[in-house]
Amino acid sequence: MSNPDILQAALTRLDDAARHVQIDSDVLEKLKYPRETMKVRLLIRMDDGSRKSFLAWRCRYDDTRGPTKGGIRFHPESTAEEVETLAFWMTVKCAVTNLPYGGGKGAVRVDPKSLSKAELERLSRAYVQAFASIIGPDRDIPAPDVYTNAMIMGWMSDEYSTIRGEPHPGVITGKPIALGGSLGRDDATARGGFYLVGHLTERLGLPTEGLRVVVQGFGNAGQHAARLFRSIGAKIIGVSDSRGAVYASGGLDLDALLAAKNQGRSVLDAEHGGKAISADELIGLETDVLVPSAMEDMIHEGNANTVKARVVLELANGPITPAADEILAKKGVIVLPDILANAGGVTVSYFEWVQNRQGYYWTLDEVHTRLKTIIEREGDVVWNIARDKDVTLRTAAYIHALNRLATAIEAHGTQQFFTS
Ligand SMILES: NC(=O)C1=CN([C@@H]2O[C@H](COP(=O)(O)OP(=O)(O)OC[C@H]3O[C@@H](n4cnc5c(N)ncnc54)[C@H](O)[C@@H]3O)[C@@H](O)[C@H]2O)C=CC1
Ligand SMILES: O=C(O)CCC(=O)C(=O)O
Repeated sequence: MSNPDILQAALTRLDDAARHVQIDSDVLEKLKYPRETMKVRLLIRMDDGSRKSFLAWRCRYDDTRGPTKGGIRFHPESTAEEVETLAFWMTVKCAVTNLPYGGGKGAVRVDPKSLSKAELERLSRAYVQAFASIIGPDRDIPAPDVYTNAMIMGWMSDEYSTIRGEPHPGVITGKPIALGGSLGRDDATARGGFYLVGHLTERLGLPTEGLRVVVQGFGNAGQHAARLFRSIGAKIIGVSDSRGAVYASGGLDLDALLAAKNQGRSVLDAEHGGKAISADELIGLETDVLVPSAMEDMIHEGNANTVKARVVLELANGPITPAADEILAKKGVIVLPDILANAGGVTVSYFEWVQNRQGYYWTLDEVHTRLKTIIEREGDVVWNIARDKDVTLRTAAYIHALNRLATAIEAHGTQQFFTS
């Protein structure tokens, strides 16, 4: 079960940033609480004829800058607090990248690995039936997150269009290409982080050849990150999934690892060419880049001191606790923060939504070029704020987002009041 104080911990990052800029207290008050969180129980017919009930949530944290946007997670330990925190991070992330969105997030408390494909489809459709009044192409636009994927987004988009009686591809992003998905959404989360590291390589003090990379979590974000870094000659020396971790100082056999995951097996079961190590040993590996790509709070007070990476590229949301952040900063480890480092996913989701609305689809090259432009532009702004104010890149990214959020909140007018 995730930390019940996870939202309070996340909000401390906003307070840190607020100390460095002149921000009206009204702005902070507005950003402290989610605008609305809807909780339902989904009752699903199982294949054996029985019925089973699952808790589900959708949170629209803040819509000042546009419709709320964020993924849906299927995880056995999801909680309302986790969903709200993830929705808060989406709010900040969309501001950092200047996407015309607020932040949202959803979850179902379920172990999707325990469901058949038909059960998973019924659960996905039930989610949309339950939340049809809160989502919509101009209101709240879901996407994939942990243990959800393009197939699930396809079912959800189909269900929404059925309810509305006409196609609404822009209600959900991360869909299959055949249903209006965008080229390049599949690896966009990792690609955004990869572009960021590439753009900042010199400033980060990273080697241009023989880069060593460790990837924690080997799903959508982690697998694509490993593949992209390998494409520039990097060695993937450690990877992990929920079952365990593996390591080879000379580099793991990435194709074998990808093949095993593709067949639904763990990295432990692959012909990886290395040895099994513990989850904590993985975090402590001597490497140039550590890429957390799994869950929140994986690097905490208890293991942060062991981190030997030069750079941590946060593809996961919230993988480092505030206490661990301080330890890493003291050790001189540079953290590329989630709200910038993993923003490639939502950025290409935005491209998908734009393409759905205009009914005209871009080439993969166009998607990549536009993504790179945004990540490099915002990466430079964040880097310069950190340098000028002598703060971490995370605080700089929050300062950048807070400025944009404050401008938008003020532009709405001072007499506006909100109902939840
Ligand atoms: N999919 C997307 O577009 C985006 C995902 N993210 C974030 O990236 C992270 C990963 O998401 P996805 O790759 O989409 O999920 P996924 O479901 O494709 O993969 C998750 C991976 O994490 C592993 N994992 C779970 N618990 C673990 C543990 N305790 N130790 C090590 N590995 C563990 C799983 O085995 C799996 O390999 C999450 O924090 C998510 O919120 C962020 C931005 C966009
Ligand atoms: O693609 C999206 O809209 C949201 C992705 C997401 O959930 C995230 O960035 O954490």
